[in-house]
Amino acid sequence: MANYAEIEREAKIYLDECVQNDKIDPALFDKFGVKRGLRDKDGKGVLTGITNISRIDAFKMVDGKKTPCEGKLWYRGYNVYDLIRGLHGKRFAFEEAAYLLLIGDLPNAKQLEEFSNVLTKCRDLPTNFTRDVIMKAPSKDLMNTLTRSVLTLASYDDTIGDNSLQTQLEQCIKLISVFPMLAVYGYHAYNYYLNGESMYIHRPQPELSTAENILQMLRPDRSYTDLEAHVLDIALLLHMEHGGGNNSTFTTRVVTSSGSDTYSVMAAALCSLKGPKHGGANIKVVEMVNHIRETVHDETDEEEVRDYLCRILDKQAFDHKGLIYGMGHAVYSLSDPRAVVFKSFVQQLAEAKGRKKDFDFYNMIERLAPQVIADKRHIYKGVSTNVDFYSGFVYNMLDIPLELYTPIFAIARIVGWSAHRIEELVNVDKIIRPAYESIMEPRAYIPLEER
Ligand SMILES: CC(=O)SCCNC(=O)CCNC(=O)[C@H](O)C(C)(C)COP(=O)(O)OP(=O)(O)OC[C@H]1O[C@@H](n2cnc3c(N)ncnc32)[C@H](O)[C@@H]1OP(=O)(O)O
Ligand SMILES: O=C([O-])CC(=O)C(=O)O
Repeated sequence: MANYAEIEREAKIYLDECVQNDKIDPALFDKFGVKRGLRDKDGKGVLTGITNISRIDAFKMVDGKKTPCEGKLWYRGYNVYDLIRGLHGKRFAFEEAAYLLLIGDLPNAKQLEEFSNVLTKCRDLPTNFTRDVIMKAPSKDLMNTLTRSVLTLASYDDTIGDNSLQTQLEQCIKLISVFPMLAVYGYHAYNYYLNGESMYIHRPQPELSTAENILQMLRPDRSYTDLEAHVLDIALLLHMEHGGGNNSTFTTRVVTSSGSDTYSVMAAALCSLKGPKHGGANIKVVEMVNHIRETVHDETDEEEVRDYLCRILDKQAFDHKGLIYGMGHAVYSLSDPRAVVFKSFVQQLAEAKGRKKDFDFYNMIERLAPQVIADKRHIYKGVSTNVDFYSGFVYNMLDIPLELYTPIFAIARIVGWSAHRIEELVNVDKIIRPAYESIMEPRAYIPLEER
């Protein structure tokens, strides 16, 4: 291992120079009409594509005026609330919603059975892949482990050079099927080598749904309750898809447009999703909430908790980034419909598991944080809890380890990424290449001895 301490001093000098040379006057963004984060000042995203996969509603027209409204999420024309209600708490959602998003329509009973069978058959890793790839160099960062596994799977795929659309679809389906194994086995490797816990690898069971398989592969005795499996299944449904503009799906479309292969595209999407402003927020929320509870003197004292939230926003506390995780959204205004569903589970689960005190604390943060953010930031559309706020608490009550929260998001979102990859390939054969205004001035070359 290199002695990196030796480069620390040099790196400090490089950094000071980099920052000085890279700084761009914020006024230039206005001057050139560049939209920071590809968003207007009022938060509306720059139009970069067309999709028929999903829709997000966050505003409605009232007397000809665009007005914030409760959020709605639609998959292929169906409201996600209706998709959940239609299950009647009996069927599992993942397989049906995956068919809907990927193929474009709700499956009938026969189509659903066939599609579930396809997923089951594909739920298989190459010989010794777990031993030779997943168990090697284990890490607490399971998103990195997952990304590495996805990229390595490409070397085992004989169809990698075939760029027909059917092959791309097959590769997407295979990856959707094996993501739970890659994530859960990655966790076991980490838990064994780095936490000193016991190692066990349970194979997926063909008769079980994706959600049930995650739980049985994760637990030493393979056991889970019906409630746990259905809650996890709905969590997967809620995370599957969120339009073309979210950071990881846009990444999917950008990398797809360069002609790259399915494995590389999904690896890129994973790298985007893990960011703490995106899917990685679910881990951050739990860490932040635990940190606040450990730091304040009295967690029931609203004023003390409010002050602490202010300190987080002022970059004086927690990770010093100035963000209250699980709050706010690039699109939603008054509410994120998925957070609403999560909250209803949390309440049920917290009562069943005797976690009322924890629930009350989350509730307090949910109430206080939007006020504090609105006071300290320029929020034009309202700020509310997002999908990541309660998801970690739910996973915690399902005894899912913290390190797996973002990988579980990925297990769901790869369905949306796949649908967008196929939609991009079917419709647009054009490399995505936006413009950057250059403020660089040409300079006369200076020979080394004269610098
Ligand atoms: C699955 C998902 O990806 S859901 C999102 C998960 N991410 C998080 O929970 C992290 C916390 N939240 C955030 O960082 C933001 O709300 C984001 C990244 C989700 C959206 O950010 P934006 O699109 O910039 O939101 P919006 O335009 O409403 O924000 C307005 C201002 O409020 C700030 N703001 C928004 N939410 C928060 C927050 N939770 N904490 C602190 N400041 C916030 C923004 O940084 C922005 O400040 P700026 O004008 O100085 O840049
Ligand atoms: O849409 C976004 O910007 C973030 C996202 O992926 C989600 O909320 O699921």
